[in-house]
Amino acid sequence: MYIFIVNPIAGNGKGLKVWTKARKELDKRGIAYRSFYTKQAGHATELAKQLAELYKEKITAMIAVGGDGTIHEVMNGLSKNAHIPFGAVPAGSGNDFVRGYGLPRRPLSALNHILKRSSASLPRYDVGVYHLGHKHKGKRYFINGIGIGFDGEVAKYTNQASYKRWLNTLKLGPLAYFISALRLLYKYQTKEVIIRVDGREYVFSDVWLVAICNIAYYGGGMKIIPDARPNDGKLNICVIDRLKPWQVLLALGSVYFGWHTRLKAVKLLKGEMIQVTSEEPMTVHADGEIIGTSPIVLTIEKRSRIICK
Ligand SMILES: Nc1ncnc2c1ncn2[C@@H]1O[C@H](COP(=O)(O)OP(=O)(O)OP(=O)(O)O)[C@@H](O)[C@H]1O
Repeated sequence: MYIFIVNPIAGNGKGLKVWTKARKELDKRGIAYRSFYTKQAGHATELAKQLAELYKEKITAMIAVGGDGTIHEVMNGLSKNAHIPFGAVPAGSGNDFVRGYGLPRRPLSALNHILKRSSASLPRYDVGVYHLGHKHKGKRYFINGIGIGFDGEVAKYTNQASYKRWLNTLKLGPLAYFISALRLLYKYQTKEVIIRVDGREYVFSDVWLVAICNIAYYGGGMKIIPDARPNDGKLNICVIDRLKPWQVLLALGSVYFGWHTRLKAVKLLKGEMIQVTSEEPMTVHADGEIIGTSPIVLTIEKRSRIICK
């Protein structure tokens, strides 16, 4: 049996529309499933946790219907049941998960792909682990990437912005992040940041953002770390340091193609154990959801059976 956890408000109501079509397809094909709607933020995690315990080995796969935030929540709900195959039917505004894992972008194609692939034996993929604060307490997971600094502020601003809703209606969701970045560009104060990667320390004096990713994409299609792969056992780091606001603007334009990595101010690192501390707390997002402020400690585990390409 398939379990679908549906965020009806993802992508400004796209979640419900996508699910209505997906349900018709499942019914037409006589596929056994149960579906549950999320009622508020955080609910997808609770549902995934409870349903995994309730239905255990009867579950063929657990599928999130929504955006990257819903996917993040469902994956965290499966933290104690990471053997359950996990997939997503995209219905959000950013949809970086499907880009990064090579899933079809059209919801019904993604559904058909999931139905075909979920019975196959699935390998375990890397999942990022984060702990906020200095202590290794309160372990949580991320699947796409973490953004610290300017990027965290952009995610926070975008999630509250009214234009995210109408851009979603026009199917231009990813543009919302770009507009937020433009609006915050001249207000943002860069910070000194210390990053420890597998025991080696790097000091950066004027940091705009630190991105720590499991896949190449984040922020709704930005190819922030073109080489990041979810099966190489490493987290990839991109630090953007010492740029003037207008240079950040240029970098932002080029990030959709991954060309920003040619800039001198862009430093790429890779590792398994990462610690980020800053002179002042910096806003942090995980998979687009604001989770708090730095300092943060990150590691990687081979965990989730992700239904992908
Ligand atoms: N019923 C609900 N009412 C209000 N918020 C909800 C509900 N269900 C889930 N949420 C919250 O909605 C937020 C947005 O969901 P999601 O990220 O899936 O969509 P999105 O923002 O449109 O897509 P993306 O993250 O790909 O840009 C998440 O923070 C989630 O916790």
